[in-house]
Amino acid sequence: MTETTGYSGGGFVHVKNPHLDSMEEDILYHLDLGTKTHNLPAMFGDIKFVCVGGSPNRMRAFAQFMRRELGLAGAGEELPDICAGSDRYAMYRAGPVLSISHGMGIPSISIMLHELIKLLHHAKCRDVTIIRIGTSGGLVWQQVTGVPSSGLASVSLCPGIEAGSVVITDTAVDSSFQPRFEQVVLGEVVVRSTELDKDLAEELLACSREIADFPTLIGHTMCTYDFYEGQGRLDGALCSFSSEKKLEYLRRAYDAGVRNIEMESTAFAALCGLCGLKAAVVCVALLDRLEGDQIRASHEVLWEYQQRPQRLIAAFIRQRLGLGPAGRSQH
Ligand SMILES: O=P(O)(O)O[C@H]1O[C@H](CO)[C@@H](O)[C@H]1O
Ligand SMILES: O=c1cc[nH]c(=O)[nH]1
Repeated sequence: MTETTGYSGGGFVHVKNPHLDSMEEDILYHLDLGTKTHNLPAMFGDIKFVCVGGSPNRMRAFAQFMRRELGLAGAGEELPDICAGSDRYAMYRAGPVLSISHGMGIPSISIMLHELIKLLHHAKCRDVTIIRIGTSGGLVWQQVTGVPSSGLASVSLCPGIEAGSVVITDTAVDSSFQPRFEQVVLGEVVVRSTELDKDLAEELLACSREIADFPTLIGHTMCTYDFYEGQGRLDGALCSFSSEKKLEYLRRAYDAGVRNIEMESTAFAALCGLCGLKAAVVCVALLDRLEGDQIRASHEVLWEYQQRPQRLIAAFIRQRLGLGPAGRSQH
């Protein structure tokens, strides 16, 4: 069975569940919010941007950064976690920006997105843009054609763009490089499209040109169910393939247009697309997977890498809000 993506009229979030209307109360259990216990339209009705990412600390830092970028921050202020009553996810606000953690992997982001999308629906939010700001493994190589002394042209792959590059996803693909997300519903496989908003991706790429100190590119993002075997790593507790097989797989991924690998983008693209949210995925590559599997950069370097998608999204939000160039505040 295949479902199609559809943007709703009026810019409202689209929940596609007829049962919701007959429920007296909707408890968003993992967010510790609900329609009877909280005035969701008053709390969230003016939200225009939702940013999600795996780690609660990253999403708190992003909200603090956005508050400074939007001129909202008080000196030394502590931001309250809106979901403090639940220890599953963390949620922070910076003016019209909501920043939420989603944990690791498709099941975790999927639960958060069901509740977040219902929250935006109950709050009557309109014209919301949602962006995943994450980390990934890079496949950011260039094909180099050489003509050695033999006179025969050869094509080789060389590391082209260093770790720390930012990839804006045009299409999320599964581990067979297909633009689909398969969800088992009542024992049947439902296939969902994983197309993301192309205009939004281009708008983000244009914003990235304001930020000169790291490279940004558009490409496919491969989403896997695992960090180790699922991403062709040789360093997990289990591994049944050779280094040659790993490289052959990653090169096939590259040839199919994949430029980075992470663990949530297909579910994110599918759920957001079906519910009428304009969505983007922007992930920094922590390493070049052609060169290795282990993430060896220092904590300081990794923290700075994680800030790169955040800086790009801050520039984008500032531009959308008509606030001019970003980057005046320090992380
Ligand atoms: O940096 P975040 O958002 O957590 O995402 C990436 O990092 C995790 C693996 O380390 C996976 O969840 C992957 O998608
Ligand atoms: O290699 C990597 C790095 C971050 N996240 C992933 O899913 N894979």
